[in-house]
Amino acid sequence: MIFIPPLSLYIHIPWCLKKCPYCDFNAYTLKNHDSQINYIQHLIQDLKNDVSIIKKRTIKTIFIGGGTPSILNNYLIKYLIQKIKTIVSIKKNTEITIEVNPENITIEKILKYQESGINRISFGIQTFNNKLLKLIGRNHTSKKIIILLNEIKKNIKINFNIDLIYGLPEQTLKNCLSDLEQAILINPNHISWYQLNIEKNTVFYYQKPNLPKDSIIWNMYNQGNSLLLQSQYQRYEISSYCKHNQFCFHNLNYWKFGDYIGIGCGSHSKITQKNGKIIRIIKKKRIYDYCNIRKIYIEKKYQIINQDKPFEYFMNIFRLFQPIQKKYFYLYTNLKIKYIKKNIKKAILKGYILKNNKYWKISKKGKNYLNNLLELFIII
Ligand SMILES: C[S@@+](CC[C@H](N)C(=O)[O-])C[C@H]1O[C@@H](n2cnc3c(N)ncnc32)[C@H](O)[C@@H]1O
Ligand SMILES: C[S@@+](CC[C@H](N)C(=O)[O-])C[C@H]1O[C@@H](n2cnc3c(N)ncnc32)[C@H](O)[C@@H]1O
Ligand code: SF4
Repeated sequence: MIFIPPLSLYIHIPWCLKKCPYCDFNAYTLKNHDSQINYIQHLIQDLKNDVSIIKKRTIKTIFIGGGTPSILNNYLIKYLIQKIKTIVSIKKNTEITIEVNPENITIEKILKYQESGINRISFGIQTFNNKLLKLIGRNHTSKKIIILLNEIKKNIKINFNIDLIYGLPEQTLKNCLSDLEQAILINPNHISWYQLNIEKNTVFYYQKPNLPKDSIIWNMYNQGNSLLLQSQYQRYEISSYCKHNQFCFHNLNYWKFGDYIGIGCGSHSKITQKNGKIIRIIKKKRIYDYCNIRKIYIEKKYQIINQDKPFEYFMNIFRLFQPIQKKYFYLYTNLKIKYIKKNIKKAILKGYILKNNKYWKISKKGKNYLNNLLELFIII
């Protein structure tokens, strides 16, 4: 019998009030002529088309990401979730996350989200420092964010995450640590703490800002990590920290090499079929191409060949900090462990992973040399 992994649903909302100079996500500045309702109708049709791929499988988590989903009118979010529930079956108490930007979120909006079934909010904060917020093109102020987050904490019982970035232009070690101290004071149950990546196709790639020196970034990473751990946050993934095991189950499913169906422009899907084959789907990237009258949303669909599965599996699973049960490699890839016996042996010899009968565990050296470790799983 082929093991079929849990299935998540990702919904992409491609608009933002303004494109940030560091961001390479598939997001566009919302224009007056953009029709939100038209896009939502296409999202619904996209999911209907995908039913032939996911059949009657139950959705275990939902993530409404972007872009900035909080840019949508409330009634559209409600309508979208209601429609989705008529197309696919969704587990009761399913984690449903929405990403929001402090510029277009209010307590009232969050209460409406809750009524629609959303039970996790992810805030794109990036930094609490006003000077840095300006430098990275964000229009909100630190005071506004702190008041909003404290009000939410006081009035609403909901899981929430704060996204922060370190290594920002002009950021000092002190700035970075005070961002974390502020976040810890607010006490969300989840913090995503990313290092700034200078991505191609962004303003920062072409107009290099004044970034902190590598040695300072290294100190930010080490001291920031210690601060989060001392404050009872558990690090369960490279950039993810949570309290009381309140993981982001949607992302956790990705990192465990679970299945997901993506609807919306530029979204990705990974689906295990009954015959054990794993397929990837990429939807049309540009909004204009995606919202087409022929209702054809798929840009590319291909199978992950056996040779590529080990690299893809370990690239995801080694992001996690818990030991990996060996049997899951077989279950999630449908490949026997002997397929990677030599590769594992090399990784152990180099001190990148430790093993016992049941588990593999990435060592400290493995974490520091993750790319070298992953290279061992490239099978040519
Ligand atoms: C797709 S964005 C959605 C958040 C929301 N639109 C907002 O910005 O308020 C998700 C998160 O990715 C992170 N991110 C985006 N670009 C990044 C980059 N170049 N380097 C590191 N993190 C980045 C940010 O923390 C951001 O909040
Ligand atoms: C960078 S993560 C931020 C998660 C957040 N820190 C949290 O814990 O909730 C989320 C972003 O990844 C991208 N993303 C996630 N799943 C995707 C998928 N299946 N297809 C395309 N993009 C995806 C989207 O841009 C989404 O906004
Ligand atoms: S960081 Fe958020 S608001 Fe900024 S461009 Fe990216 S998705 Fe949009």
